Order: sequence, then C-alpha cells, then structure tokens
Amino acid sequence: MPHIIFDSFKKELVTPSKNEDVTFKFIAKSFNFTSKPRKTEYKICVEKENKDFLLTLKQKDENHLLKVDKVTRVTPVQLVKDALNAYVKEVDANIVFSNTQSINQKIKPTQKYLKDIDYFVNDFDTEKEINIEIGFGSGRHLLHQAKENPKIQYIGLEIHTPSIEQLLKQVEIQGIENILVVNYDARLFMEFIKSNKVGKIFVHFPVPWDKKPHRRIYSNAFINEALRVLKKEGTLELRTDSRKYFDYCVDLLTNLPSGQITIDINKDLAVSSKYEDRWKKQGKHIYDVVLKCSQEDKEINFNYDFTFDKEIEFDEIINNISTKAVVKDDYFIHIEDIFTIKGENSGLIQVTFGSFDRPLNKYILIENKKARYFQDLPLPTSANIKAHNQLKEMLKND
Ligand SMILES: C[S@@+](CC[C@H](N)C(=O)[O-])C[C@H]1O[C@@H](n2cnc3c(N)ncnc32)[C@H](O)[C@@H]1O
Repeated sequence: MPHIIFDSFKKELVTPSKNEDVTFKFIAKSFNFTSKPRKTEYKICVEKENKDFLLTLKQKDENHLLKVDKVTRVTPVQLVKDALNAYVKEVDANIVFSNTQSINQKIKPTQKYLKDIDYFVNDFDTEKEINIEIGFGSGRHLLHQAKENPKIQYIGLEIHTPSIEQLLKQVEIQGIENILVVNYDARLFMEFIKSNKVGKIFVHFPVPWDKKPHRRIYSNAFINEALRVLKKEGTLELRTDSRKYFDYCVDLLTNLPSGQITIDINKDLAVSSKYEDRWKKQGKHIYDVVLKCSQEDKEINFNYDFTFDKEIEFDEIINNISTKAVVKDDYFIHIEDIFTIKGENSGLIQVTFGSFDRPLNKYILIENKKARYFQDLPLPTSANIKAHNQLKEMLKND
C-alpha cells in the first residue's frame, strides 16, 4: 500500500488548492462522537483525472503518516501515488519514508479499458454477448478468451491492483479491444448487469477461504445473481483445486430450479493459468463444476434514486446521531465515524450498511446542507434501498 511518513512540514494545506494536476478539495477532521478517546485523524479530499478520493493523515509515533483511505481506494494505484506526492510537495514536508516513486513506467497501461464501477451503473450497454471472468489474476485465461472470441465483450473483475495493471499492459501490448477491467468485488458487481446478457462467467481457482467462508465468491445470493444475468444456456464455470470448495459449490448448485450442473475432473483447457500449473506440478486434482442456466429472468430496476432530498444541518446531526447499529431482519446500518470540515457545518459520515453478508462501507458527504454518497452510489439491492430510506430518516433534523 503506497504511503509516506514525514516528520515535519513547512506549510499548512489550504483548500481548495491545486498542485500540478491534483486538486485538494477539503480537509475533514475526526470528530469524537463515541466515548472512546481517539487520536486525531484527517481525511483529505483529492481529485485527479476526475476521480475523487480521500487520503488519511494521522500521527504515527513522532511522525505523520499519509496514505489512501481504504473505503475510497481508486485504481490505477499511480493515481494514489501522485496524490500522496502532491500533498507532501504542497506542504513542503520532510519525508522520512516513501514508497510512492514509480520504478518502471516504460509501458503506461492504457486507461481506456479500465472502468470505474460508476461506468457500469450508468453508461455500460452493449449489443454484444458479455462474458465475465472473476478474479483473473495473471490474466492468461482472460487474454486467451478475448483473442479467440473478438465478437464477445469480456469483463474482467479483480480486486488485486498489481494484477489489474499487469493485465492492462498486456491488453495494450497485444492490441486487444474487447476487454473491460474493473476493480470491484465480484460478489457485488453482478448486480449492475442487465438480466439475460451474459454467455459465460468464469471463476477459476477462487480463494477457497476455508476459515472465512463468508468471503467466498460462491454463495446462494451470488448464484441467484449469476442465473439472473446469464442468458438461457449461459454457464457459470468454476475450476478449482480445492476439494472442499468443490463440495461446497456442488451442494449450493444442486437442485436449482433454473439450472443444471455438470462435473469434470482433470479436464484440460486450451490455456492453463499460473495457479493451475502450480497445482498440476504438485499432482493435485482439478475440479470443474459448470452450471447451465435453463430459463430467462426478469429485468431489474437500476434507476433507484439514492439522493437525500432534505436539507441537513450537519453540526446538529452529528451531536445527536446514535453510534448504536440499527439492525433489522434483512439489513443494518452502523455509523462508523464522523469527520468535520472546519467552520463549514459540513463533513463526512462513514457508514456501513446493507445486507449482512454483503455490507457496503461508504462516506456520506454533507456540504452546504446537501448530503450525497461520496464516490459511487450504493447498488440498488433491496437491502441497500431499505437502508438508504432509514438513513434518510436518521439524517433528518428535527
Ligand atoms: C487464486 S487467484 C486465481 C487467479 C486466476 N483466476 C488463475 O487461475 O490463475 C484468485 C484471484 O481472485 C481475486 N479475487 C479474490 N476475491 C475476489 C473478489 N471478491 N472479487 C474479484 N476478485 C477476487 C484475487 O485477487 C486473485 O487474483
């Protein structure tokens, strides 16, 4: 994770301001809304290449630590590095440690094929068949598929930034035009795709998460979403070396009303991934479980309005807001943290909400009495819609 440690600085950051192509929009300071004493922490809102995100600045021993805020991370990681470097330049900091210098920028990965999740919510539409690969890792399989099937639109999902950057370089070098890449959790992504549009979903060698099964890609909810987005005859294809994961998936996939499974052991594919090579060398079995979708599904409404319509007095809200989680049968809301923008009746509320197995962690930015979700909007899932309606009530001034 890129970060910079500095022991002193010569200038205070003024907002709004700009250093080269990084804009500093505001600084928000942690607000003590729980009884627990805490160290002061700042969230600095930056914008580069039309992407807003937050940097975290806090004390670390005798020094200051500057890094990207986890909730608002962006790709490519170079954006974050540029923002961190611009901050220390702007305040003229005396750097003690930094890992933000680029080592090898010879091939600049193309950004044309790296898309924000907002793009999929608002703009993505295609007449082409869509194929999705979840957790493409080194990208061998995805690149091979895209080259073999130029008429299909591929979407690669990955949460590991170096893998994304590596794939984008290959996309550029090999002149491939039918892959879009998104840095997003696959368990949430599918909700943005229209029903009955996808031909194949590949999940090759997912992390089995034996000790944390709630982090697995496959779950009942995931399978339902996969069946919704798959065309009739479309397939969800799991390939794994883990017998436990295979058994778990077969259990989930058996006797579904709208799909049938086929199982294979040690089947060879046209291309073998890095993981596959490793497991084969170790003499492990490779299991395939393919779910074929047998029916068309209903379209869903993507246009839910996630705005906050009422005017909000931020200073009043934060003095009355409850730190206790709201827990209902099918959703919850927990206010995690609050950051205030000095003298402006404005700030950030960090909140976790939505369904229990797929909670969302977001900031709500309140500025000039208007509230909005910072960065992208929540997914229009039923749990998120219910949580949003409840949040609107919680953020109402009496
Ligand atoms: C074991 S690797 C397999 C990579 C590749 N499919 C292969 O066969 O070589 C699993 C990959 O899934 C990615 N991953 C894990 N959880 C994910 C999630 N929830 N959404 C998207 N990608 C995920 C990881 O970053 C990792 O690159």
